[in-house]
Amino acid sequence: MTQYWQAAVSDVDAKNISVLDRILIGRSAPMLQLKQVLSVVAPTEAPVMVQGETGVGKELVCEALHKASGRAGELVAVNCAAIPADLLESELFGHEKGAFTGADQRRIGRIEQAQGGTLFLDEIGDMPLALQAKLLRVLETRRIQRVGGRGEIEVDFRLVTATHRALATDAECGRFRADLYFRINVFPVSVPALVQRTDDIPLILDAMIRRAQDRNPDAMPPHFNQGALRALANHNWPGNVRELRNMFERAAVLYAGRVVTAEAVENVLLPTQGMASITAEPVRPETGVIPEVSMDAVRTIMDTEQSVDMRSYLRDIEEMLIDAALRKNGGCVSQAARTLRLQRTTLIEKMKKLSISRDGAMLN
Ligand SMILES: Nc1ncnc2c1ncn2[C@@H]1O[C@H](COP(=O)(O)OP(=O)(O)OP(=O)(O)O)[C@@H](O)[C@H]1O
Repeated sequence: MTQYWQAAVSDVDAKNISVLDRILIGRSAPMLQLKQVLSVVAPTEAPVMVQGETGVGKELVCEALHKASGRAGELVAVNCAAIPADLLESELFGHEKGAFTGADQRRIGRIEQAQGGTLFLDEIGDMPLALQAKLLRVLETRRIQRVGGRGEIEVDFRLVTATHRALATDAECGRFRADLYFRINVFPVSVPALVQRTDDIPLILDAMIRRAQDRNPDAMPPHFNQGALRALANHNWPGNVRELRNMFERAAVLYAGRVVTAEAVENVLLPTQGMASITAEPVRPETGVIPEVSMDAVRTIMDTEQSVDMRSYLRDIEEMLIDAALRKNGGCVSQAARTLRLQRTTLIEKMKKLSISRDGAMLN
């Protein structure tokens, strides 16, 4: 993916590349271009807007920008979508004691905390319109007023924003202030989707293995063979690097110290295969492992799907657990009920409801 102003920076001495390299793993052409662009913008004051699909690494790009900027202050991140609209103003601007019910002491806001550093406003497209007007004023005057405060405070921060929304369209339709849009969109930077840089997958996996070993030196990492790497390169990665990370976490549990093959990737590890594939492998997890594996699947679904049919998802899990328990116990319902810590009658009821027969479970 070519950044639109790439041509203007291609000859610049990219002295911050090593800082960026440590944080942003990847040597593919689109990643090298991205790092080159970041190295040039980082030391400037210019507001940067990071765009890209979910899980692509926008927050990491902001961290890299901050580290390469040489700014002495902190990197302060605020997710505008995660904070209720009525609390966002005091979160950003801070407040004086007694400014509103419950404000029993003065609170320094995130903008002030970013003094001399970088303010990262993630999901800025979700900021309420009234607050957008206040942010615009801060960017123009470089001054803020705490909620309930009288005086103005000078602020010096570098603004980085991110969004997965089409902010230009939102600005055209009045869902986002057009004047703010132009003010923050001085340097738009696009982070390429993982599918556009599958060459980077082995490097990113190596980094994940190193990180896992730093956390637990006794852990036996999984080893992805060439076939597995090819299968990973052929996947479409709707959840981008986050989806890759989730896949790696599953592999670290299910294939610790073992070789991961293309079949394992396709049938067990890739999220599109869902829970069914996780139980398809003859893994014998110790007590307590299944909930962790399920958590990974849940995270992956949240990362990759717009919505989840929770009832049918839970029904699938119940069905798989019952099926697995019946198989484990040779079709004996009483023993399967003990395995599942259920009353025998409860299990029979559930089997009827889900149309599971003990013979069916044994035959499949
Ligand atoms: N180039 C990369 N090298 C190593 N890890 C990466 C890279 N890009 C992303 N990651 C990892 O992928 C995960 C998702 O990254 P991040 O949170 O920055 O994505 P995002 O684009 O901000 O996601 P969202 O749109 O959901 O806010 C994180 O664990 C991050 O560390």
